[in-house]
Amino acid sequence: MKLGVYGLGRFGAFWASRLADFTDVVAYSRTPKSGIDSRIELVSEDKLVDCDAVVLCVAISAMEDVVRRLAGRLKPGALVMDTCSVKVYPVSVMKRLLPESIQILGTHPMFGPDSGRNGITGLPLVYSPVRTDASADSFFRDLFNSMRLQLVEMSPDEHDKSAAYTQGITHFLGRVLQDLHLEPSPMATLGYSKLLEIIEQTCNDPEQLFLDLQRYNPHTHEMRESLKSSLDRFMTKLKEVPGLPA
Ligand SMILES: O=C(O)C(=O)C[C@]1(C(=O)O)C=C[C@@H](O)C=C1
Repeated sequence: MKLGVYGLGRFGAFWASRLADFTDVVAYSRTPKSGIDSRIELVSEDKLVDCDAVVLCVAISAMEDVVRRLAGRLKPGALVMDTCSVKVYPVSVMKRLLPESIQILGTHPMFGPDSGRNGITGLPLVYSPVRTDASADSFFRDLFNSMRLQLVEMSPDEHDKSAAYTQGITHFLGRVLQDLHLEPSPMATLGYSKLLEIIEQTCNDPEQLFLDLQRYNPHTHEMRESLKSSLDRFMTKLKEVPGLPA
């Protein structure tokens, strides 16, 4: 199966390289940069649509435009796989815009260039087959198993519900902590050092990812409200402690 990666931004370049360890990969980038893995052949968009499977590595907010560009040009039977950090929205875009003859696979690799810097063995990849035939499904399960990833199969909605309280809350708190301008300190405790690591881990990603996670996951609004209520509960509780300023 010939894989074509669409988008060679920070994540796309990393993912194309990891895939190239196991299979042939070509890639298309609107703005090609230097430093791309030499095993990956750069192709035009017209050439990319000839692939058996197209792996979309684009911002969540760019999904609709990109899927529209590809929809009428893919080979019947080809598969489109997204890698977005939310699942309900991109899957609904693919179902709405891609013809019935095109297969659809939702995925979310739960890692990236920072967390996968020292290898991706054992890291989770959320797998949501939406419209796949047995042979494509088994190709991708085998591929991800060969990459020694931990496949976590769930529906797009199950993914978004859980992700709001795992990745969504982490990125939200990372941005809040960054806003407080916390600095490294010679008296840093282990816990404090981990807080600084969270800032580094989340704020290294483009702000667009943060905004898209909060906007396109239907469950992150509830997460933010729960977080605010929890902060308020602790503020109120402390007001009741004798001797603390109101
Ligand atoms: O390792 C990185 O570079 C990441 O930021 C990966 C990270 C994250 O840790 O939140 C970011 C986006 C992906 O959806 C999955 C994981």
